[in-house]
Amino acid sequence: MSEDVRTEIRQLPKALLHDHLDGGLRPATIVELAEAGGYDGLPTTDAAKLGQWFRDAADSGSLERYLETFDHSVAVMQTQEQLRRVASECAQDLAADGVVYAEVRYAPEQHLQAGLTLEQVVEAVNAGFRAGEQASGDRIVVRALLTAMRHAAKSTEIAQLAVRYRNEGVAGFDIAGAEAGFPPTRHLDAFEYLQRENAHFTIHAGEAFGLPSIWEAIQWCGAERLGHGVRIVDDITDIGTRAEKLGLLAAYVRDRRIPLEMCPSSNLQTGAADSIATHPITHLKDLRFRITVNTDNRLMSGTSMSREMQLLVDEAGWTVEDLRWVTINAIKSAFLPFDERLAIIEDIIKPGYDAAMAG
Ligand SMILES: O=c1[nH]cnc2c1ncn2[C@H]1C[C@H](O)[C@@H](CO)O1
Ligand SMILES: [Zn+2]
Repeated sequence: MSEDVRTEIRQLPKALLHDHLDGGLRPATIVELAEAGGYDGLPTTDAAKLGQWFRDAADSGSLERYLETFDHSVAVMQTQEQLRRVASECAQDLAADGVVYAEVRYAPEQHLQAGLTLEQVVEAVNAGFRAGEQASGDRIVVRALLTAMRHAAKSTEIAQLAVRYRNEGVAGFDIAGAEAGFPPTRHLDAFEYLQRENAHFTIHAGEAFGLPSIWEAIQWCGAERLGHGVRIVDDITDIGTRAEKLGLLAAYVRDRRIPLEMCPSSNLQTGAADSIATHPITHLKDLRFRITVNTDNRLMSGTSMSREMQLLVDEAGWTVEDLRWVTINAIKSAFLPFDERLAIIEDIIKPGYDAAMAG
């Protein structure tokens, strides 16, 4: 792939629905915050080596081991000042990569170690996102998703928090963490509450565990979107043959246009996929599932939206038209009011692609 195409992807308008705030810190910021805040647990205080450490440690083939690396980023996100800085840098880094709309998630319950309240956590992160948007010349809109950890018992409280801040930059709710042994139905109360409140939520499902997790997320919990959802391919036979047969669940997901928040590089690290070339995202694209491309954790995967897209172009034969399609899919699937979604598609995404494709 030529240098021109690389530059072109960076300049294309991009949308990101699945990115973790605590999985996207700059290594140098972690080092600085650890030093200033007295956290001495980092494996190294050299920023470049620390970045490499995260990529290597996350490259374990197991979601559980991958998740252990978050201890270090979460450790330096415990004061309002730390949270504001990390959120502001996140918005700026995404904008610099050409992301025009991002939903960034984090688990407020993980940021209480120094005595903050849940409300103080959300307000600090919101302030950081607003500062980062401004510093980027308002070239990006960032919304927060509040995550509850699936092994814990705070989901209803976090769901209430998401509803409380729905008009102040919080667009929805999610559950994350180890999937095996922690089915979405453990948190049914939270999801039923959100449905009664007309609130939006997505669920990490079908990443480290298979179809039952996806089925519960959609048919018991009412998830609007799926985080990853990559194991939906287990319900499709003869995939890649052009004579595929969809099982009932896969057909439902496609028929209802349920968005799949797919994260190719992250899946390679946790063992959910073997390579970019063979990642199910390309088959699912060809079958016209409503797929989106996402980063998941930019720090742990050493990635960006441009990089994920470039990998799909270089290793899985994607075209610029495919990138345009998944970008429009993402905006259509955003937890934003319909008129705002339409405006982003018509005023930013389509003109941005038209200009790039004409040039
Ligand atoms: O890909 C993931 N699957 C499940 N949980 C995840 C993934 N990436 C990050 N997390 C967890 C670790 C973070 O501390 C938490 C909130 O962002 O979400
Ligand atoms: Zn995730």
